Amino acid sequence: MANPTFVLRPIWGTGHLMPMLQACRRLLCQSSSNLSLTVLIMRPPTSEAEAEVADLVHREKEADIHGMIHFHNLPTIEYPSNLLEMDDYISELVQLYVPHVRAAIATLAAPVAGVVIDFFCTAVLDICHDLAIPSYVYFAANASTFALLLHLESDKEMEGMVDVPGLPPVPRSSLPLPLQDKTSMSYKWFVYHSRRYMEANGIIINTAAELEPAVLAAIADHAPTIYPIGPVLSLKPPAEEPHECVRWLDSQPPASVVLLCFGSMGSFSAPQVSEMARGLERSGQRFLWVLRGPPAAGEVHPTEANLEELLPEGFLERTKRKGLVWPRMAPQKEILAHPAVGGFVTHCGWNSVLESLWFGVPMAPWPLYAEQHFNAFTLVSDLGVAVAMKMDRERDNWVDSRELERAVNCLMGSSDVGMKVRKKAIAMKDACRKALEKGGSSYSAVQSLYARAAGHQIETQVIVEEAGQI
Ligand SMILES: COc1cc(-c2[o+]c3cc(O)cc([O-])c3cc2O[C@@H]2O[C@H](CO)[C@H](O)[C@H](O)[C@H]2O)cc(OC)c1O
Ligand SMILES: O=c1ccn([C@@H]2O[C@H](COP(=O)(O)OP(=O)(O)O)[C@@H](O)[C@H]2O)c(=O)[nH]1
Repeated sequence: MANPTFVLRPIWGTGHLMPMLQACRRLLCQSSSNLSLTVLIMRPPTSEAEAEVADLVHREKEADIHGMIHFHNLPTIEYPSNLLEMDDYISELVQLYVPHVRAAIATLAAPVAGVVIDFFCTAVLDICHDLAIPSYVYFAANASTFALLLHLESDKEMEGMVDVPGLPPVPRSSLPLPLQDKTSMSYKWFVYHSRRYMEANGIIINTAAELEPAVLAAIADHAPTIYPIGPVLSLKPPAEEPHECVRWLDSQPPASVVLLCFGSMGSFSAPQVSEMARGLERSGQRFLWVLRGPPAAGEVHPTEANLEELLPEGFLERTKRKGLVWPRMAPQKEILAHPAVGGFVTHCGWNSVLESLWFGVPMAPWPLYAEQHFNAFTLVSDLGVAVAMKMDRERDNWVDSRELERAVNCLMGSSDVGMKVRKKAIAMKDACRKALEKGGSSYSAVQSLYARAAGHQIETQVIVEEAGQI
């Protein structure tokens, strides 16, 4: 009999495919048998996402010297053109792919130990039920977001505050936009997905037990078994030739630089860029600012910024001794790992948050889309690793220069709040690292997941063998 395989059903996207693969690779590393992974790849809807996935698959194939990871391209289908919101679009697309996923799983030569699905891919659960294969949801966001989704229809809202188990009362204004409008398609999709999570055999969450203990305890009896196996980070060995940003950091004093970086999709209007420049300049802090230009028509990812055009006149010249503005994607993890970085103004994508905590860097949240406003709330009010920054969500997440100046100074200076969040970030760094060590909470969660999958495998093998004897 061929070695068992875990089937992965990710969606495209920086924060989805790679973290899921990385998480499941942990299963391979910690397993005592020859497990493999079979990744079902769908064609992403934009050419830039397509290039990103192709690049990732290529790199993974090159690195997989033992041939333990197999990539299977799902057939191309016609994509709907009438959907506006990205999260509706993803859910709709996943439904259309179900027959192809079923065919791909049914024709695999290897026995399937389990199917791991992205949190937008619950339609695949039908296949798992029909084929009696254990299913696991890989939740790329945090446990607090999972708790929020589980309680979507409970309607416990009082005076604009929402009750999420294990968290202080959450202002309604901090909820993800799709969850604020109960009549929207996105809301309906999230209700659908969150109900279906209950049908899975387990929920793998990219968090550590020590990061969100109260939330994890509060939802433990209301969900399938939760496996907090994080932080899942795709860390690479340092490049032989250090990146220009890293070389610039080499010449800065320890913990003196604030990093500003806004994920794979973050960019700002020209007036907001000017406002940011004024705030940063006035703060007098050293900064590394990843500033990308608005996306091209029909695309979602930012373009390379034209700094001379975008920034106020003379800004680059005046700040050249204190700051570096980088107009493209930057190596965020390498930057956060650098001892010169002392704070991070972040859009609060969960991967960026975990990276910041892994390196013990405190944050100031500037959330933009998806569940980031909710993450910002938990970072300030629950984890205590970020200083609050006021923004106008109604005005495209506008932040005044004075407010940016204040928040950056609070984060980098010696105020009580600054010291407190810095101390907490260091404590979280230690907790994250311990969680991944042998015997740590996340290590043990992977072990239990593996034990469960191995148990299923033995059961299946016995049934097959018994059937053969009849
Ligand atoms: C994949 O492309 C998109 C994803 C999102 C999106 O929306 C979203 C909405 C919610 O109500 C709750 C969520 O948790 C959520 C998450 C989400 O995206 C992912 O969040 C991850 C954790 O932070 C991680 O950052 C991933 O990279 C995100 O993709 C929204 C969206 O457009 C608005 C997308 O295009
Ligand atoms: O200039 C950039 C912007 C982003 N990232 C990486 O892209 C990922 C972004 O994921 P996250 O969940 O934070 O946000 P998203 O882009 O999904 O909104 C993280 O690993 C970042 O380190 C990066 O390396 N350089």
